[in-house]
Amino acid sequence: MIGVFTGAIAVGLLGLTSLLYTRWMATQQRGASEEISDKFNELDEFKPDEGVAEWGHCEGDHQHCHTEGMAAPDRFSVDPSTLSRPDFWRVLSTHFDLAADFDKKVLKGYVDLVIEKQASEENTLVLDTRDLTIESAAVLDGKRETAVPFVVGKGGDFRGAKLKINLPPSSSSKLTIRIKYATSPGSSGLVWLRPEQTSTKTHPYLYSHSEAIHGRSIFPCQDTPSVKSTYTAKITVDEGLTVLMSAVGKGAASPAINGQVSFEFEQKVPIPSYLVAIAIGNVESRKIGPRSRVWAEGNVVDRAAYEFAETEEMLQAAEALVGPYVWGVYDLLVLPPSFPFGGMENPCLTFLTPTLLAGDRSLANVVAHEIAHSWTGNLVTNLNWEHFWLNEGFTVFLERKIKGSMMGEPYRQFSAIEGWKSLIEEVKTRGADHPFTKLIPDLKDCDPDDAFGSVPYEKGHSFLYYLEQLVGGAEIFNPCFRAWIEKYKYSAASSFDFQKHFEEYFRQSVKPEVLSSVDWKTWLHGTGMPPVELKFDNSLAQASDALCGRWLDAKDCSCFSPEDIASFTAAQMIEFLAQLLLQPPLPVEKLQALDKCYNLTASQNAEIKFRWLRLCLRGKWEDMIEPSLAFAAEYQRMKFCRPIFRECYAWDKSKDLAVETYKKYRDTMSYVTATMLAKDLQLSYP
Ligand SMILES: CC/C=C\C/C=C\C[C@@H](O)/C=C/C=C/C=C\[C@@H](O)CCCC(=O)O
Ligand SMILES: [Zn+2]
Repeated sequence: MIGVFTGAIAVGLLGLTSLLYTRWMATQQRGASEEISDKFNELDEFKPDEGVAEWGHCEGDHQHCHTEGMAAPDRFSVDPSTLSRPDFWRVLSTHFDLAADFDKKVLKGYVDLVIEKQASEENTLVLDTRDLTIESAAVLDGKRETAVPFVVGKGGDFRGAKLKINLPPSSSSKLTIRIKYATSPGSSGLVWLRPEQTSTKTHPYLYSHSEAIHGRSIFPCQDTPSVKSTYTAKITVDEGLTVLMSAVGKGAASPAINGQVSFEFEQKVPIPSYLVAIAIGNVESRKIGPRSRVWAEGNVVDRAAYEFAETEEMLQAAEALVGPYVWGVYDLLVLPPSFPFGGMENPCLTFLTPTLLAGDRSLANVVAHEIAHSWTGNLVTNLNWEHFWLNEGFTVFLERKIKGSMMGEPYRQFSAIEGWKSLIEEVKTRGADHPFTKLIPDLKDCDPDDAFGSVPYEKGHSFLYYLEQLVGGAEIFNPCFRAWIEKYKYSAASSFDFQKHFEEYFRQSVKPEVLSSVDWKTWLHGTGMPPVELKFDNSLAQASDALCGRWLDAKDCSCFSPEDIASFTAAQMIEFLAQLLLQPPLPVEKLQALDKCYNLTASQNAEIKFRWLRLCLRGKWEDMIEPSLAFAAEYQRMKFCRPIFRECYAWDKSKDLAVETYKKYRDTMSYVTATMLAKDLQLSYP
């Protein structure tokens, strides 16, 4: 009896739910009802900064925002760089169906977002966008699309604009939302190149860069590293072009239809939006290992295959240190020279600058860095960009361990010495009390691109190196490092999670007075150089240091010859020049003698060339102004072009040419390069 009675109630409830849903749908299809649109627009008054404050943004020194006690929603929302609300509904997976239009310089199509309810009272999906044109939003039920109202916020700054989608009342905690949209030609995360800007000059080229918060200019998303999701994609392009993504490719292009072909991809490992990447061009590949191919344009790919032949060895060294590589393939893509960074750790497909093609594999440490990101950053991800050092400091630390395990500990130490110098330079350039010299900077109302620099990399590395030495060395510290990855893989973590992990890991095995001697507050929140002066084994640096000393002391330069550097590695040459850069400027006569002896202007090693040109500008050698700006204009890797443009802008003899050169090449630059250089040269852009 009870069974029948219960059944009747169930049928009744089902009927009531479907009646409510139908009535709601009816109001939606007529457009938002007054009552719904009012509630909807309430959110429109929701200013980003107020919103962030409401979510418990950490003020001041972050001490109190230990995430230990935070409920899941708070962990999502403590991110000053997103306008999304993953604490309402959270994206679990994304499917892209996009076509690339090189004439209009847009990606157009749709994304299907599978979303999951987090907060029972919220029926609004809130996403990040930037310069996207949203055509429609709909709930997808099988093939049926039911339009739902949406509104795009005002936007206007680096955070872009909120996209709020009003969801129907639903008993389901999961929905699929289809958003039809198009990017804009000025998308900050996309670089569209004309054929003449590529190496082969036969086809146009597109590449993306999403880190830190440019993913929102490529697709509507929850653009915060605290949200991880899987993705699939179908990308349609003109025949003759190849599409690559930060995912595993699902076979070759489809058969051409009307001159168009499609490529499909799947990323099964949940990733944050900043790791969604795409490249489209006339590229070829060469197999360089059992799980690796290198991709590049046809006239570059063989050089790249030679340069990065050690990739598999690096992968195995990393696995021995931190566990299995979970991403399936590890491919490399060498981009055109406008790519703004040395590398970008896009999963399954590391992006690389062509400035690594030195011809002697001497700059392949960047590949070790990007491989290391497969664990630190891509598996264990910074909770938000204020904890970026958890991505980069940990990765530099692991990169140098990879190098040490392949070449010997002295090489790890030698690399750390170079890193310490770049930290000294960064602190000097920004100023020792600049807030961006903190390991955890406050990014409220701040574009992460502005805060980017060597501090999260090298102060972060230095902190981990200090902790390693404190507890008794690598043998003792390595298991703690690996346990950190095991504990937080596939999720996001904060600096306070790491502090807790470290202290709990060593509570039994390290003396309390040693553990309590760590000045976490100064390391994490102090400005300037680290509170501890680190000592490194400088055996590999001694030859460079000695030669530097000879040049500084020399009264005349007849005692020098090419023999001085006959046994130098590229790394020792880089160290020699870096040492000279730390000294007062050299007179032009000495610079000319240096060039005559060591043929530095003709160097094909970009790291050597970069330091040499800066030495010349520091020494006010006027003949080197044009070659310096030509180098910076051609190789737009910001590590190189920004310091050279800044040096030229600061010197009255070259200031005008620096501005003129920037304006001449600005349209060939990526958005981030053009905006950062504009700030360096006190110009406006865009
Ligand atoms: C405290 C700063 C917080 C967030 C900054 C995050 C991203 C900044 C954005 O500009 C992108 C950075 C991407 C870096 C990619 C690769 C670097 O690891 C290498 C940079 C130096 C090089 O060119 O070698
Ligand atoms: Zn990195």
